[in-house]
Amino acid sequence: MNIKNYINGKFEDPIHGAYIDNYNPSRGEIYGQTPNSSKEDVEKAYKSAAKAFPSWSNTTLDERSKILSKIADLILEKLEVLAAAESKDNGKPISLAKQIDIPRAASNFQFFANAITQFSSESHESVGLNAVNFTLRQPLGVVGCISPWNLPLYLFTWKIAPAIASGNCVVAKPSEITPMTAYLLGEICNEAGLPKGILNIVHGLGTSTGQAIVEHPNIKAISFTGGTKTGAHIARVAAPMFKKLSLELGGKNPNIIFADCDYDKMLATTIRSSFANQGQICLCGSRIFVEEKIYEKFKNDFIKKVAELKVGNPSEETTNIGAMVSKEHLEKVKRYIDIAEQENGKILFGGNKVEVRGSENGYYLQPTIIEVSDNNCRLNQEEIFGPVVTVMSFKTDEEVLQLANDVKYGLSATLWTNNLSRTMQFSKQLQTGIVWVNTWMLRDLRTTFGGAKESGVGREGGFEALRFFTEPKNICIEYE
Ligand SMILES: NC(=O)C1=CN([C@@H]2O[C@H](COP(=O)(O)OP(=O)(O)OC[C@H]3O[C@@H](n4cnc5c(N)ncnc54)[C@H](O)[C@@H]3O)[C@@H](O)[C@H]2O)C=CC1
Ligand SMILES: O=C(O)/C=C/C=C(\O)C(=O)O
Repeated sequence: MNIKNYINGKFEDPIHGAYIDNYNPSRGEIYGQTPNSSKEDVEKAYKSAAKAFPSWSNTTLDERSKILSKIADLILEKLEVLAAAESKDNGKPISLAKQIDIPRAASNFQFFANAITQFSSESHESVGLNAVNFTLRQPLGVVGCISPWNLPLYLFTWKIAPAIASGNCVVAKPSEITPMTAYLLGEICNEAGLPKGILNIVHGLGTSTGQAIVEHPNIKAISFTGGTKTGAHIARVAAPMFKKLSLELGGKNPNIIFADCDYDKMLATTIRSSFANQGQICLCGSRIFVEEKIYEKFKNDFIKKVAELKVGNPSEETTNIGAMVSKEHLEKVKRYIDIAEQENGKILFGGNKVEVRGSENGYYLQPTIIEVSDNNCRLNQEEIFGPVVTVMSFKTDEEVLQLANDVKYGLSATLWTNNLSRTMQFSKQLQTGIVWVNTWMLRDLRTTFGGAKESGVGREGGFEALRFFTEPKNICIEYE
């Protein structure tokens, strides 16, 4: 199936007719073509958005909210089709696409449909000065949303929904590796009655299409999720233009396990936090630190459970681990596994590619557990972004806190303990944007979401996202 750009409510070929191949990773086959849009396509999308802005920014909150809710309803109505498309495009298990990715895309629209009707700005009475100040929160204009391949529709809509709810018009680019559900979203927006030009979707490579969005002089803000290296590049291009930036980048998240935790819940959750979506979630707990007292037991139980995971074709409901997103990414992750030996790492489970019957050319990898003894190894310092975790033991609270923080990333941390005092100490001292205690990836969309250190700049989620997509203007009135 060939994909087109979505500009001004219409589906269009790219101006220069350039396309790139779209792969089905579960079979290692090309199954369609995606536009590789040029600067001229981005300009066309920008003009369409700029034309729509005066009317959309003056549309009542009630009307905007109704349209966003309608988009949410249609996503849920088409859940089966969208989930199948996501699974085929990305390689993720169909069960995950049905239970997590597509419902969350609908929730993103429904959440911001509601949130915009509750969003308010501040006022300050300047007592004794006969003056009152109030803050207007106005939409920025045309904004850019650039998303990655790991949670395609989930993260694309996480940006677009707050951007349009707050009255902006959007030029958006999904990852060129997983463009399909973004393409289908264009059809849904038309069906929901979203006026033309409010959302424009241009497909293509990051270095051409993405770069043209970031460089565009009149695109006022960029909301980006992806790799830290790309985020740093975007910051270098956008900062001298004084664009607003929200950068949600990589992670190397610690999963800290104390002996006093609820062991069975911890074990089941650790399987998910290690290997969900083939480990291709920036929040995965890729560095597992286990208190020495339960280290041997944990290793044995963890290996046993991981061995039960079924690596298989993502279209099968019983598959736990689907295909890696691309051949290049599979090779990158495999290279990390291969350096284990040089780093005195011991592969406790996995480590190999998997040949799935009937899909022999697909990009499959075993879930992999590597025991390490030094947190300074590359396996513990670099984002692998695959089904690979390291395990290491610790003795004291102080030791593991130091290990957890001794990394350039600071996205999330998971802590397993039933000790309240420890919970509070770690919550305060972990250098991350998110701390989960006795759970993982429990998401309340009102909460702030984002990372510290090299995991990003800014926060998404709830009113933070609406603040990002609006410019505050203070009005000061003096009266007699
Ligand atoms: N934090 C996260 O959630 C993610 C982290 N990653 C990490 O990044 C590594 C590289 O993966 P990639 O797919 O190459 O991610 P990437 O960061 O290059 O891609 C993310 C998005 O940015 C776009 N992009 C790339 N270069 C751009 C540029 N110069 N200007 C504007 N947009 C640009 C891409 O087309 C895509 O839409 C992965 O191995 C993984 O470690 C990848 C995806 C998501
Ligand atoms: O907002 C969420 O629930 C999850 C976000 C996950 C990412 O940003 C990621 O994996 O890239």
